[in-house]
Amino acid sequence: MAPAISISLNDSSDVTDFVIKQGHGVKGLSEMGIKSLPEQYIQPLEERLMTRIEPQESIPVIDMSKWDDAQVSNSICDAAEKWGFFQVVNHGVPLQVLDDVKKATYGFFGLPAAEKIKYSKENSSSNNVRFGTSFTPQVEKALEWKDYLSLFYVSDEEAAALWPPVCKDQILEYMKSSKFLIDHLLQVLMKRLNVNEIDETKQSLLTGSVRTNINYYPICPNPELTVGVGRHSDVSTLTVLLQDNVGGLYVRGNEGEDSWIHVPPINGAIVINIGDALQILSNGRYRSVEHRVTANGSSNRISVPIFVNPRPQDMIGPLPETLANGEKPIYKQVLYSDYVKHFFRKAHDGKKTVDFAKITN
Ligand SMILES: CC(C)(COP(=O)(O)OP(=O)(O)OC[C@H]1O[C@@H](n2cnc3c(N)ncnc32)[C@H](O)[C@@H]1OP(=O)(O)O)[C@@H](O)C(=O)NCCC(=O)NCCSC(=O)/C=C/c1ccc(O)cc1
Ligand SMILES: O=C(O)CCC(=O)C(=O)O
Ligand SMILES: [Fe+2]
Repeated sequence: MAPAISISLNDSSDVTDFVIKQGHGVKGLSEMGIKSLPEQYIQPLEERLMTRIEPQESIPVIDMSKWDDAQVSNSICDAAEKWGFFQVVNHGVPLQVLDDVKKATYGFFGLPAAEKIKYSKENSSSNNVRFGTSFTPQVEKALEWKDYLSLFYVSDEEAAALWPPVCKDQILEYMKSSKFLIDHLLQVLMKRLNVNEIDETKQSLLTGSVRTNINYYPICPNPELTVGVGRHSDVSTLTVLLQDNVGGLYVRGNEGEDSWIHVPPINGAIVINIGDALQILSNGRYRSVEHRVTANGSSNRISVPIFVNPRPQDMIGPLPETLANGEKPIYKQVLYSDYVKHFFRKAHDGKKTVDFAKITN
């Protein structure tokens, strides 16, 4: 239902107050039935999506039913090297779990603003639970048409105490059911890097911290003028991404500057993408690829990424195994939390974050 509030859309501080301070988000603006996009959401021309779909190119879809098949393992590693993105089907995560987490996402964003605002950066009782909008609104020149809830996992006890009751169980279940898939993918990817055994230290370096976001992209009055999420790469080791059937996720292709490839929704599939941490650990062999999400004029869209990461206190740099054959390191050792802070403190800017870890001569 539309909130019974009127705001002046021409007054940018009124819009900020309504969207950010009162917690209505862009969902609140959308449901007011606004007919044109407030100015602060208008993106520079070069950031709006100019889609040049490559009919020859598409992101691989990998059938995981034969888990141990060498061909399946090869497809995973090839996709991680070439595209940085692939979809998996028959992945072992029960479809009911995926349905439940999508419903729970709608459940959270359907709460009144007064409930959601309790989880904002200003009001949340913990840094690990954060409801917000756009990416980092304090520093962005143009805002993004997205609301989100971000949950950093510490323990079941903390989640029970702090996560919103309306979505907590479903998100935990989704995270737990994805664990086998995540571990298997990493084991396969590590093997190609000559890491044959993932001991406790490596396991922690690859998967030691997990953040799950739920994203809501409401119907937008002028979708062609803005973005759902701007160009970025994830700072994770890998990301397990559930999207609904609306579409709008585009990945940078291999055929020049303006080649963007759509990741078509496939019922029951999960999207996997390599993040910056794995690009750095693999000394650039696996690619963390830029992606973006368009705004949509006719459908609301949700997505649920699980970001699997090193721990904040880990140092990340090329793994010794990747350098054993004399390969020159292209990244230095950086503290992972410094890397993540650097990412969150500036607006999305494509692949620029990774420069933070590059060796410059
Ligand atoms: C650095 C962290 C995130 C926070 O450390 P902290 O010690 O609690 O420090 P702060 O709470 O002061 O956060 C540092 C800065 O990051 C900001 N921040 C802290 N989490 C957040 C947050 N989820 N949201 C947006 N600002 C944040 C936070 O506002 C703060 O900015 P500032 O107030 O300007 O200093 C730390 O928990 C950490 O290293 N975690 C490791 C795991 C982790 O979260 N990895 C990131 C995976 S997320 C990913 O790959 C992609 C995410 C993404 C998300 C949105 C997109 O559009 C696109 C991509
Ligand atoms: O919504 C999506 O499909 C992708 C979102 C995304 O790239 C992110 O949250 O990092
Ligand atoms: Fe992303």
